[in-house]
Amino acid sequence: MIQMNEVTKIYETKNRLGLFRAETRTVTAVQSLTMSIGKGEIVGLLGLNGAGKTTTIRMLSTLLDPTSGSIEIDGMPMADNRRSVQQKVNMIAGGERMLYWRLTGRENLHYFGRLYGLNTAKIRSLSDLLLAEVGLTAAADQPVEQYSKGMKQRLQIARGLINDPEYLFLDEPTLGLDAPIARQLRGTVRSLAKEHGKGILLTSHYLQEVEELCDRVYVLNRGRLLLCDKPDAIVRQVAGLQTAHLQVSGWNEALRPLLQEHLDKLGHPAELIGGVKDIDGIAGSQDGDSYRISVRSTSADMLITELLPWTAQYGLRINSFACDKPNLEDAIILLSEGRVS
Ligand SMILES: Nc1ncnc2c1ncn2[C@@H]1O[C@H](COP(=O)(O)OP(=O)(O)OP(=O)(O)O)[C@@H](O)[C@H]1O
Repeated sequence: MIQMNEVTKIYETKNRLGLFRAETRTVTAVQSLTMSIGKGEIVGLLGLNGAGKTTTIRMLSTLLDPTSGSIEIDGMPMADNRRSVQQKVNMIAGGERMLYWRLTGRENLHYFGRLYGLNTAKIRSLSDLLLAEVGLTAAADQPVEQYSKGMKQRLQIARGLINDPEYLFLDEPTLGLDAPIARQLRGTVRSLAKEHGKGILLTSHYLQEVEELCDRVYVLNRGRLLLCDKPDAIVRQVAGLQTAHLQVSGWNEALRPLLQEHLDKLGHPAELIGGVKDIDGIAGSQDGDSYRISVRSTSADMLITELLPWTAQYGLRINSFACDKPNLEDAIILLSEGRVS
């Protein structure tokens, strides 16, 4: 397991004020961050407002030292064991960084393998294996500049695995990729964690990807930890309520208090927000004799089934029903706007 304890990173920058004067400015990029990444786990790192994600990943990769706090990897303090830590971790960045374009795919892997101190025979066998695993055997001896975006990204994955790391840090791994290739890469990430037991830290602007892949998500705001939970728990906690919409025929306004009374009796918090000639414009619309009733609840999908007998009792005919569920993107937008329910 990787364990960060109360880690803070403060950058110091010097601004020139004139020929002989300069002022020192400090930026606290990460503040008292405690987080963990277990083996076989995919952990998301999301940020609002220059949150400190890149700084965190650089500290985990031993590229930056924390100003204070400690990082341990499998019980080993990172500060005193840099070399051993470097054997256990690797980073895969999205986009087209970290590859040598003039070199072939195979030569890139050989180069990085040598940086990790692997011998030639080991590098040769590992490269063949990894190139096959990411589907680049046929293109192995082609210069990377001739690769498509997807091929470069697959080579990035092979490069990130050349030292057989136990922990992988993925920074925007699907950036700019076409949907089918991005989907294939998500499959690879899942299998690296779930079948090969690697601990993975993932940052991505594609929140659907984070929601789909991550077991837990850390949300940072200006370097501070705002939340850590399972994606669906964050959605529930932040964006919370779902909305059930029923399109019915035969509605009349006298039913509104009866429906509210029924909702109250159902025993879970639910709020009728729409109906005929709806009040605040949130919901409720008329289309012929069809009326939309909207109910906000923590479990609106369940609520729909519970409402069916009630509508039948009052002779309402249901034309359609649907449920709006917030997702991680809704939750993160609410958090970034400081509007949390
Ligand atoms: N080398 C540096 N010197 C000074 N300040 C820095 C340096 N690197 C980052 N910062 C500052 O630290 C804060 C966090 O930056 P960081 O790049 O870690 O955030 P991020 O979450 O990766 O942001 P983004 O998603 O916008 O890339 C920002 O205010 C940034 O301006």
